[in-house]
Amino acid sequence: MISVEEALERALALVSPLEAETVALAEACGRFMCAPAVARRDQPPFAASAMDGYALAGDPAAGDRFTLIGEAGAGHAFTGRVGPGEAVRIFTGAPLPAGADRVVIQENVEAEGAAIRLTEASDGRNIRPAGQDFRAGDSLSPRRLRPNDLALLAAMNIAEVPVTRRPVVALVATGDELVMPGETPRDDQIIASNSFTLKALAEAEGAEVRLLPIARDTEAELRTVLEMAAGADIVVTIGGASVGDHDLVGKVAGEMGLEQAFYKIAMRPGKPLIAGRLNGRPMLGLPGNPVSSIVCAHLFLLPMLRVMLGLPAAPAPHRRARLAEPVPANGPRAHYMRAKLAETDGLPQIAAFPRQDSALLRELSEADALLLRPPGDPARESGEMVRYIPL
Ligand SMILES: Nc1nc2c(c(=O)[nH]1)N[C@H]1C(S)=C(S)[C@@H](COP(=O)(O)OP(=O)(O)OC[C@H]3O[C@@H](n4cnc5c(N)ncnc54)[C@H](O)[C@@H]3O)O[C@H]1N2
Ligand code: MOO
Repeated sequence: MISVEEALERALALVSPLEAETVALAEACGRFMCAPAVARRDQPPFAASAMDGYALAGDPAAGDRFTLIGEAGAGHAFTGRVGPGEAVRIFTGAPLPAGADRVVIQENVEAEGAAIRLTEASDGRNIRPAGQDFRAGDSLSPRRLRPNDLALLAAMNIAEVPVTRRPVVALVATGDELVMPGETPRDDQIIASNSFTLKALAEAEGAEVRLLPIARDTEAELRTVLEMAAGADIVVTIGGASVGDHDLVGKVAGEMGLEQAFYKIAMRPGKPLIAGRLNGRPMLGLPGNPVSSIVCAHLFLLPMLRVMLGLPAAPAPHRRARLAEPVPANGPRAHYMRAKLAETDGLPQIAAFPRQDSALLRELSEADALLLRPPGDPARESGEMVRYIPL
């Protein structure tokens, strides 16, 4: 059995960034912008008023009078020039008229017909210089676009963005015991549950997921369903990865030409994970136990999808917290314990659930972290610092 780190390295070597496509800005949130965006104009494109008031020149004192010669609004520039003793009525966002170098806010002014008189000395210039936000040619580096990035791109006058194509994931559940939610199971059957979390996880990461029909436990049927996965960017099977007589994934994929990158990892849950290349496409054979498949998705599938999207090759992000309760010594496999986070005096505290069976979906649903126990980690007391993966 290889270590989790070695397995991840081999899994990430199976994938590479996909090609780019262009999407409208309104569709770009959450997508990976794969080339720098270059501003097509300055922002603001002109020196603009930051306040409603009067544009004028100089450093006037209380009591000074100015003749009004026109008006400047947002989207309506004043085309003349402001001379000494003159002022232009101006509103927030309007271009500063030529000749003016300050905006006096209207609260500090008394209007007297076609003139104004300052009631107080000016409180600053109240001008946003041209290009104070960005200049034409400034760029935004490649990134996964967040809502806040979109306004910036729009202001740069960018209507379409190059993004990495969504990876297509073909998801194949296997097993005679499985029926879909809503169907009527026989007494010896259960409901296929793993696919729903796996689909949601992959979609949240930016993938498109094709849920293929459940493959029954025959070599012929598994082969047929795997053939239906042609065209996907990655094939993910669930179950049938272990050593039982009906665990057919390794055998059938092997006969179909799987070039195995690894099989079996020193991790818990998730030991019988399979990875490799099937007909030129990456394949991940997840263990069937629900928690095992989902933990393996966090640790392997999501990092692989991130590489396909153009993000750096990296493990699932780790954070640190203090143990709220002691944990026993760990065995020879890295253990990813389902755990609950809390905050005490502003510091994160983590407690592993007492039950860690890899079939327990309730604990998984309650968990917000995987407490990371390295192989051979000794027993740990409350208060010790540990690493965890947020869920
Ligand atoms: N003799 C050994 N037996 C087992 C070993 C071992 O090393 N030696 N490993 C155990 C470990 S660890 C795991 S994990 C499981 C994984 O087995 P498989 O990948 O072959 O999974 P299945 O046998 O098909 O299913 C296991 C379990 O999960 C249920 N299942 C499967 N698919 C789904 C699904 N889509 N939704 C919900 N539940 C699913 C299935 O009914 C079984 O209960 O092997 C151990 N055995
Ligand atoms: O490794 Mo298995 O995934 O413990 O249940």
